[in-house]
Amino acid sequence: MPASSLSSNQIAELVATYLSPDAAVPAPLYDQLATYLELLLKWNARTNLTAIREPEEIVRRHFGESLFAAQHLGECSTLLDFGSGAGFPGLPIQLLRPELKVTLAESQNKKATFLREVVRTLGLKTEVWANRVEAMPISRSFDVVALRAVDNMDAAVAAASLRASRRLAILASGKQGAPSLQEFSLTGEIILPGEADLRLLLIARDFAL
Ligand SMILES: C[S@@+](CC[C@H](N)C(=O)[O-])C[C@H]1O[C@@H](n2cnc3c(N)ncnc32)[C@H](O)[C@@H]1O
Repeated sequence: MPASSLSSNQIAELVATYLSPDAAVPAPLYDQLATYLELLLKWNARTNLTAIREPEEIVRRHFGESLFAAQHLGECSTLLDFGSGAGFPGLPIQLLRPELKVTLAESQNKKATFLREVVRTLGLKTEVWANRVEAMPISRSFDVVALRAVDNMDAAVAAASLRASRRLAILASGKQGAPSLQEFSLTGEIILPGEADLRLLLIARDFAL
């Protein structure tokens, strides 16, 4: 384990505020997150996968916020993480909800390579789409499309809404405000726990559903 990495128990303590007391936590979750963190720290020392470098902060902000989102997706069986970067929120969602069919879309090659490495190491069935979401066959759609910290959120929401058959789950900072929601409507706005500065989880649902 790299000196700066964290144990499964330390990770469990750090993410506890983001998990509801009745959350069904799969037995391997914290060991899997520890392996994921170890890989992320190793890769991040060479390539810039995330600007957050401090392990506790990575666990709180990236893992914690993603796990929090995983509990507010409602009923779904397929999920697209639009602009997954180093795997947020899609990978922690996959670990907390292993029954979901998760696709991580990431257009930057080095980040997609990292995602494939995590998926392979953890033995997951998660799909990595190493291209722009817009390049997916038009027939591909998902129950939920999740977006977090994607630049030009309005354009991303427009592209994401073409792929979402039920809901968009948007993790945005309070400063960003709500993006233009196309044919979706805002159904929930939840302030995330922890010290995260005004970060909100916005859930939008198609009018027709
Ligand atoms: C600022 S990063 C955020 C990554 C991650 N969602 C997070 O919260 O840490 C945005 C990522 O979205 C990717 N991205 C932006 N537009 C995309 C698109 N249309 N299709 C696929 N990936 C996209 C970028 O390459 C970048 O890695």
